[in-house]
Amino acid sequence: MIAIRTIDLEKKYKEKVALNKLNLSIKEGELFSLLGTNGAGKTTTIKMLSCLCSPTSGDAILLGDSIVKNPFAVKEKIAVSPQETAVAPNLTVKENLQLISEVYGNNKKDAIRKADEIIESFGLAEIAKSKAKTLSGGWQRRLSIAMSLISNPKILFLDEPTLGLDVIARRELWTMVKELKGKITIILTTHYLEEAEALSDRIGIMTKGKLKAVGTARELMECANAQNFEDAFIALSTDGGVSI
Ligand SMILES: Nc1ncnc2c1ncn2[C@@H]1O[C@H](COP(=O)(O)OP(=O)(O)OP(=O)(O)O)[C@@H](O)[C@H]1O
Repeated sequence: MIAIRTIDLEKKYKEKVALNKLNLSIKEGELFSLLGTNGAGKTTTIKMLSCLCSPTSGDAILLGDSIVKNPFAVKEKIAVSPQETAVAPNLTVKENLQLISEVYGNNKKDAIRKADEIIESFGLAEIAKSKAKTLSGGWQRRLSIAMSLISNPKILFLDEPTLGLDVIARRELWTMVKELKGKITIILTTHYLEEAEALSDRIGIMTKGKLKAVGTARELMECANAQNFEDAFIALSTDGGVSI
């Protein structure tokens, strides 16, 4: 089944076309990465798909509901883990998870149970009693993603999840993302090419508001006739690049 289908999805800021008629389908359970140079339109795409801003024209259907006609139904199925971690610094890891669960309408007992479930599933036990402000950047990011999963979303948007993390913390976060693979649909934006290559089922390369190419990392390399993914990305994202 298709999780996300965009139909001529477009966003203009006055005369500036931030996203130019995007037509894309993402399957349920797929991990799809959006890659592109600065200003390519990745964040604009994610913001529209997660109903944080409206398209100028076009539409997107997320698991049967339109972002234009039924944004509230869409919001019930999705979660966004933003670039900046959204944790309460003075609460412990468990309290942060419990708080979000209560925000989603669970009573205290259920919220505690849900927090324990997430702690167990994502290997957060060793830091469960630590205040969020004392955690390393990597742990904070993992907590932030865990918090976005409290509502059992069917689609998760990860906007630059490893930005600013050291290489070890990045790899640890990859492990967490890999554990989610296949269970929910994930849309990830990143500037780290090796991250997209390591995690994604398919990758979309954007330039100046346009989707230039879509495929697996291997397909994109073959299409660009490149020896490695970085060369493929450069070939496909520059103006003279090959389009598929
Ligand atoms: N609120 C806004 N008002 C005007 N222009 C905007 C606004 N938001 C984004 N843009 C423009 O739209 C284009 C796409 O921006 P967007 O943030 O989606 O790109 P991006 O691929 O996420 O870039 P980055 O990798 O730098 O985060 C850019 O030219 C940007 O300047």
